[in-house]
Amino acid sequence: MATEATVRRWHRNPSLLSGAVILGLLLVVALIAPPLLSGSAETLTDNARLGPGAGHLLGTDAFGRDVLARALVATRLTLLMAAAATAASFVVGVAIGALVHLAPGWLRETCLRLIDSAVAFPSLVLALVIAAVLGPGTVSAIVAIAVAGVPGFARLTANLAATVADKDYVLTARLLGVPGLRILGRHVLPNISGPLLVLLSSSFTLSLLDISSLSFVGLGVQNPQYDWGRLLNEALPSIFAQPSVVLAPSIMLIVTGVGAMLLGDGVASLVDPRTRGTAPAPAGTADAAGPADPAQKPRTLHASGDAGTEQDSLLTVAGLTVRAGDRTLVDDVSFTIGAGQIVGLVGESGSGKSTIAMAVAGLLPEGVRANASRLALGDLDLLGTPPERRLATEIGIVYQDPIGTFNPALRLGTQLTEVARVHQGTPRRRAAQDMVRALADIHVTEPDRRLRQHPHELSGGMLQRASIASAMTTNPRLLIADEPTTALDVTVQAEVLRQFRRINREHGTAMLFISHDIGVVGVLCDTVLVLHGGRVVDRTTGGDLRRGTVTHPYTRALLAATPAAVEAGGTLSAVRWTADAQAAQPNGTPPDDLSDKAADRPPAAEGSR
Ligand SMILES: Nc1ncnc2c1ncn2[C@@H]1O[C@H](COP(=O)(O)OP(=O)(O)OP(=O)(O)O)[C@@H](O)[C@H]1O
Repeated sequence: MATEATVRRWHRNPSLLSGAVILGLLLVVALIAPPLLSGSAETLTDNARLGPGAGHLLGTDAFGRDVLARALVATRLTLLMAAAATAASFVVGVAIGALVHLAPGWLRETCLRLIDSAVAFPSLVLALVIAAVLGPGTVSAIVAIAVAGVPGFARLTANLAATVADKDYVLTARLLGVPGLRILGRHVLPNISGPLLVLLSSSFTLSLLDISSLSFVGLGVQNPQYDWGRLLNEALPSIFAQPSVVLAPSIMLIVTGVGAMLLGDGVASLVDPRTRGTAPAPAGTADAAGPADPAQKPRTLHASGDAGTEQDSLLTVAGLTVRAGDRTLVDDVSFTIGAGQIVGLVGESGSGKSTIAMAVAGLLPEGVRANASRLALGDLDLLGTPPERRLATEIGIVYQDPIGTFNPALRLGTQLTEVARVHQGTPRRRAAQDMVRALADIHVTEPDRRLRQHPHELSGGMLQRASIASAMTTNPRLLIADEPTTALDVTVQAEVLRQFRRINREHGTAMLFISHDIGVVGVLCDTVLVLHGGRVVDRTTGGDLRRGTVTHPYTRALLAATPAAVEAGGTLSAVRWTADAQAAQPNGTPPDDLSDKAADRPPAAEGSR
């Protein structure tokens, strides 16, 4: 089966196949040509300057040596030099780029500007200068080309790493206290490997041409050694009289370059898990199987309808102000969340909801600073430098985009069990068994198979439930859900909301629930803070929102902006609460579809991609 799959994968990837065949043939030539053809390539004879013919397919040179044999024998040295220079550029460049990415802001900016200047300098000119300084020779040519190639790799690594650094899975790893170098090796580098491999292949081609150029101008390989560049140099005087002498090394150069580029493209699409082409899930994998009926625990923990008092609060946010330079993003925000309570933050895009959440989780981006008279989770002071282990286990986060939450290069099992394995020392097998149970609890079908899949093989709703299970691994005291249903289909939204409610009831988990959808917040949250321009403009309750008995004009405007009941009936009306829905629920109780009973029902059909 595995062989069949491999054959299919190669068939679907003609670049990889043709690149591998070309370079494979060149490798065979590099291996067998020197022992087999050295005689005719290097022995001086009287048959000087013969034209192409039966004895010598491309003729002979000025010393009677076979032109084709010399080009074939030169393959080994040429390829070795280009490969050595490219490998050195790659290793040093990626290391520099990674270090620059990890450096503090000002140093990173300075280094990036320096690297940009180096990249702007033509690599061949740089190599010529270095080779001239080092003196002619094989080693100095390799060093010159390697040094000239470093800035390209360094810049690409640093730039690509920056684009991955704000992915949710990297933020989660940071929250879990994973060291920077480990994040780099595990989350960043694997996800930038595609473009790096493409650069590696084009850099090999460029090194091949640059090394040949150095040899051509006399700064590279010296007599009696010869590579393709040196052969071109020797052929130059007779280029018009005997053009066939130039033909062999030129063709070898072109074929090798094309082969390297094709292989690079092919490998890039092979290592990208999203283009690997996995088999579709077998039919009938929809979310049909419901979990065992979870024992309903009474909601014994505090859940006040108000913002709570500081004495009985779990999370205390007092006078939180967040600034980016001179700009105030969040202005003097205060609220508390008691154990078992769900507090909603609602407001338009840009009102500061995510910034508050990230300040609580200690994940504010670089250049953004938080101040508060108190910011604490129980006895854990979130303003100082709280112990990473406690932060990692006491706060869980569910993000908006379930696809961005997971590292696309790793299987779900590896990612979902990481906290238990790495931070809690749970043996691998037990961590997997626990996660299978947690996924089943949250209505993920075939949980053991899911652990072997990559994120792109699951639907958005399934992934979001997996990310909720992941956030709950450590049984956190506070769960932050940042627009967790926005990216989901409405029917899936309702199912995900039910799971939040179930977790809150069963575990007594305090929740900070962020949404721009006031209807969703109304049906789920006990207390709701309405934000505008970084300030809390209204404090209300989910009940008031459901009944429509809010008084603040801005909150009323937000309510009025909630789309009218989009579709009749069932789950959708449970998500999109409107005045119409309220008429049907006059006492303001949450609609049935978010009730505890509903949380235990299997969700609507939804499966793998
Ligand atoms: N790193 C940053 N540097 C400077 N300003 C930022 C930064 N991140 C966010 N902001 C600004 O802070 C403000 C609040 O952003 P935030 O993402 O918290 O809003 P939001 O209410 O969560 O919006 P959305 O619903 O679109 O996510 C916005 O004006 C945004 O432009």
